[in-house]
Amino acid sequence: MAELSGLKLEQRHGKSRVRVARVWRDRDGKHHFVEWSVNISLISDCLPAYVSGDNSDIVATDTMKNTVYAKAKECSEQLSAEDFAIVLAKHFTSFYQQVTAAIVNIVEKPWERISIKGQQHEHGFKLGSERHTTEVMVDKSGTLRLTSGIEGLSILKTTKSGFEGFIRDQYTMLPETRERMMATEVTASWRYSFESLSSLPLKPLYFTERYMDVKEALLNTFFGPSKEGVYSPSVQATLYEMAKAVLGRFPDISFIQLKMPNLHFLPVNLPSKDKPVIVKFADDVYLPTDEPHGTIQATLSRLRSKM
Ligand SMILES: O=c1[nH]c(=O)c2[nH]c(=O)[nH]c2[nH]1
Repeated sequence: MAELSGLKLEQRHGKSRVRVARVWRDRDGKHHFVEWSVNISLISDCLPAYVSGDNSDIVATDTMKNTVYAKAKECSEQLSAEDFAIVLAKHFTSFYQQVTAAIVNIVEKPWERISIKGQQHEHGFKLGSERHTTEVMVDKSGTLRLTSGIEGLSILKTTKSGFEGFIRDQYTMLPETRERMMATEVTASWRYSFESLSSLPLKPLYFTERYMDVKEALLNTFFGPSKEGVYSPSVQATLYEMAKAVLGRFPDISFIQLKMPNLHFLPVNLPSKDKPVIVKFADDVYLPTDEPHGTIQATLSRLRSKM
């Protein structure tokens, strides 16, 4: 931030949607593959560029883009999106005197190794659905803010969901029920409690593993055991249980935000003039709709960090 004769300027500049894919080949012939879309945003001392057209303190956004490919090349071992974001952020804040902080976001495309006749393929992948995301902020002193997340996790259960006891007034038409469909598209983001570069875990692919484990904790809580499931009295209650499961299982996560739209499946009833009814809803025929849909979101954090 800079004061300019009674005016205040806050600025950052960067490059968005830098797409990079990287293959790592094991000695035994197995290939590992990732595809990332990288966003970089630099906070830097480059005021003259704004106020007098002097670009001498500017890191060109084209240079930022090229850095993504140069660093991808340098990473000779497979690494998580989080670790790649940290590599980039560390580079920008340490290499350029002008850069005071770097924010790097990555969205990983969900390429999954394919299995052919039950056997994992050495170099074949197919696109899955939900995406792994991360955002890293690093400043010159090595202070870190690390967030990871999931986007587009579409899940549905055909029973063990209800909604009762809500406020009723002259505008309330919704019947109470203990039997309905429950469907949502989860967006999650969670903050790790590592607050400096020097406190990061050294284990390779630590954050890739965590991502898989958090996803599993979210899914297990939403669905419950395979046979009997688990009853949900509302999206709100299920969201809270899911967030609690993540904080309960992972002490290095300090807070989690969940966004869980309520995607409705409306019961279909078709009345008839002659017969009593053409279609009488019996928990079987639905009209799926996401317009409009309920929006339910919450953030759960620890009052005191466990770390
Ligand atoms: O789980 C739900 N939460 C709500 O807040 C809500 N509101 C609504 O109309 N249906 C539902 N379902």
